Amino acid sequence: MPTELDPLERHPKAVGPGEQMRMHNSTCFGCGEQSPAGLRLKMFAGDDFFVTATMEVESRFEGGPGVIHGGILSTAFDDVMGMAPLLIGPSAVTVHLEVDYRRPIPIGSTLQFRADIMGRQRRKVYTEAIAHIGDPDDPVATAHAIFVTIRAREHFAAHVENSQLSDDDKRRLRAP
Ligand SMILES: CCCCCCCCCCCCCCCC(=O)SCCNC(=O)CCNC(=O)[C@H](O)C(C)(C)COP(=O)(O)OP(=O)(O)OC[C@H]1O[C@@H](n2cnc3c(N)ncnc32)[C@H](O)[C@@H]1OP(=O)(O)O
Repeated sequence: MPTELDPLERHPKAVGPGEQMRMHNSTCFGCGEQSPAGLRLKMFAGDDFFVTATMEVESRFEGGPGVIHGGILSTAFDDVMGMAPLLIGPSAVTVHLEVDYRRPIPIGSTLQFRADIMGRQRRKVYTEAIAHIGDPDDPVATAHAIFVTIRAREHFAAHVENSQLSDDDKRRLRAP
């Protein structure tokens, strides 16, 4: 992370501490309620610059026998950390993601996440996160990521047509 960082300020329209955060896209594999096979992450805004989330580790997420697939966990980290920039401003997309897997995560457990914004420099937002099963001081995995803020309409304009969103929603996203 760079040493020269911009000051962090909570966005006036950000969800209040303790409130559930709105899905950034209802068909998102991570948090969307309309994603047919998604992770259904539930996210909550914390004080200052963090987000928390929970996820039930369902048997369909199995990788090794009886434990979560590592790619599923990294997807969950990506989505939870990707929510954090919304506390300080516009949407941001992942440009870099790294995960440290510390312990196997059993199917049937409830994973809890916390993602913190570590700093911001221009459009780059640096985040870190932990996943635990009840004891935040004993994480089962940790992650770091860099997000870059975007103008969402422009960024997705060429791709909205491929979305699973309804035609009405797609028309709204294309509206000026
Ligand atoms: C209309 C309403 C829709 C609603 C809906 C909204 C949804 C809002 C999404 C939320 C989603 C969250 C949860 C899922 C998160 C994903 O899964 S996102 C999906 C995966 N990620 C992507 O597809 C991103 C693909 N990459 C890109 O499109 C382009 O690289 C970007 C991000 C637009 C940046 O390109 P660019 O605008 O040309 O900017 P660029 O100058 O290259 O980079 C900007 C800065 O980032 C740095 N940078 C770029 N890449 C890297 C890197 N890999 N490592 C380090 N630094 C980097 C550059 O060096 C530069 O830094 P500075 O010059 O300021 O020092």
